[in-house]
Amino acid sequence: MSQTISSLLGRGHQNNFKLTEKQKSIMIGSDDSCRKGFICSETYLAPFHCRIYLQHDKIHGWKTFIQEKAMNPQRYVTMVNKDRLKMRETRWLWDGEEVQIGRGDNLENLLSFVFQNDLVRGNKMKMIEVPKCLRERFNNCQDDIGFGAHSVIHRAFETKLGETRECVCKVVTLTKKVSKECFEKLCQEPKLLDSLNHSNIIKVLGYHIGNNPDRLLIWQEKMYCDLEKYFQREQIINPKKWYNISFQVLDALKYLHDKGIVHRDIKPENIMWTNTNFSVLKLIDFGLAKNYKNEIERDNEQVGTPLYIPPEIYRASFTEINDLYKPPVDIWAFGILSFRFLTGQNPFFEKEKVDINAVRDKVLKEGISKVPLMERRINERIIELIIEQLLDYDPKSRVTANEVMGILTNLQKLFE
Ligand SMILES: Nc1ncnc2c1ncn2[C@@H]1O[C@H](COP(=O)(O)OP(=O)(O)OP(=O)(O)O)[C@@H](O)[C@H]1O
Repeated sequence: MSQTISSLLGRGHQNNFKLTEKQKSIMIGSDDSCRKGFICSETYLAPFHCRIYLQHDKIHGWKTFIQEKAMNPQRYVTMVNKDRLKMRETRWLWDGEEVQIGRGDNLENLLSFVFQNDLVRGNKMKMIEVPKCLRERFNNCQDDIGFGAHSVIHRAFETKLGETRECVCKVVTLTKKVSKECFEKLCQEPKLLDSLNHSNIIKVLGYHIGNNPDRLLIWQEKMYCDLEKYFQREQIINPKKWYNISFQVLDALKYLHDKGIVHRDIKPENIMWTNTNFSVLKLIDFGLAKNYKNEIERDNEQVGTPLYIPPEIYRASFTEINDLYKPPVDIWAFGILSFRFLTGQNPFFEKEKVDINAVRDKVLKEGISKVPLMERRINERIIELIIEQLLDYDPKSRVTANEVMGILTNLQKLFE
């Protein structure tokens, strides 16, 4: 990466500042030494009020954090999206979030900034080639905003009826890593998505399969952030939020299952919030989805992500496996996701990425432990019972998306 820039843009005053790979951290406060860092001599800031810094990791690339530094957090406040940071608390800052700092007894006069995180490769936005027939409608930029096992997701723009809006372009290229067989299967994804219409399923805006074919381009609506990233920041999801997430995911699953489609890769990375409100989410990545009623689509391979694969698939022989890819597979995966989100723990392993054989042994030999929820409120007890049914070892008696939706609808009041 040639240049990484995160910036805080001040509201109503001149104090904008940037973090780069050279300048990875700044202190904000009223002490003289902070001025070098950037902000400001405002007297209502603590001498060392907060620190904003960049950190790199292999999964997310550059991330920006804010850390509360005031010695007296009762007197001084540091807030992210109006939520006050505790003493010494560190928070991962996301694009579009608002930072406010100042005195606790003068909340009317907080300094306010909007965080912008621009991962810029070079300074100019470079365009990548779009097939001639689609050039009027789509523009692709070179910056990539996501990576999958088979694809790169680029920033893009769609111009329709005179209006231009941001979208993304998923690019799959035939390579050593993506075999011809795999590529051909992935080409089914946009066709399948095109036939679906549900508010919690990603919409395809357009697609193009090259002539050879060796390249697949899928333009989709732009999402904000995936549930894995959200979970890593929140650590534990409370029952109310779980309810909100579950209702939407299960509604999308019910829709798919009624149509005879099984997603086969339900996991937090494949569920994304549409925007910074964290209210609406959508299922993405239908690369492994299939119509289980369609005999032509028979394949006898094990697919999915180890931690989310159910016992019947781990147990299945080569000839049985195709007939076992049915809706209960998605339900189990959603059960694992719920277990992780509500308890902060994996049912099988501490770490997310583990060897598939080790996970299989644990799933088959050890079974699921009881859901270790924190408190014993009535809604937690209900969630515990639901998770036990989502993680039923027998796919035939495992609860369906429709059944859980029924329970959740009846118990809405408990989660308000
Ligand atoms: N519509 C979108 N808007 C914003 N980011 C997206 C969008 N679609 C995908 N991404 C990002 O790109 C990542 C990879 O996308 P996707 O899962 O579709 O690719 P894939 O190659 O099928 O991945 P895998 O097979 O590893 O699950 C996602 O986890 C997400 O972070």
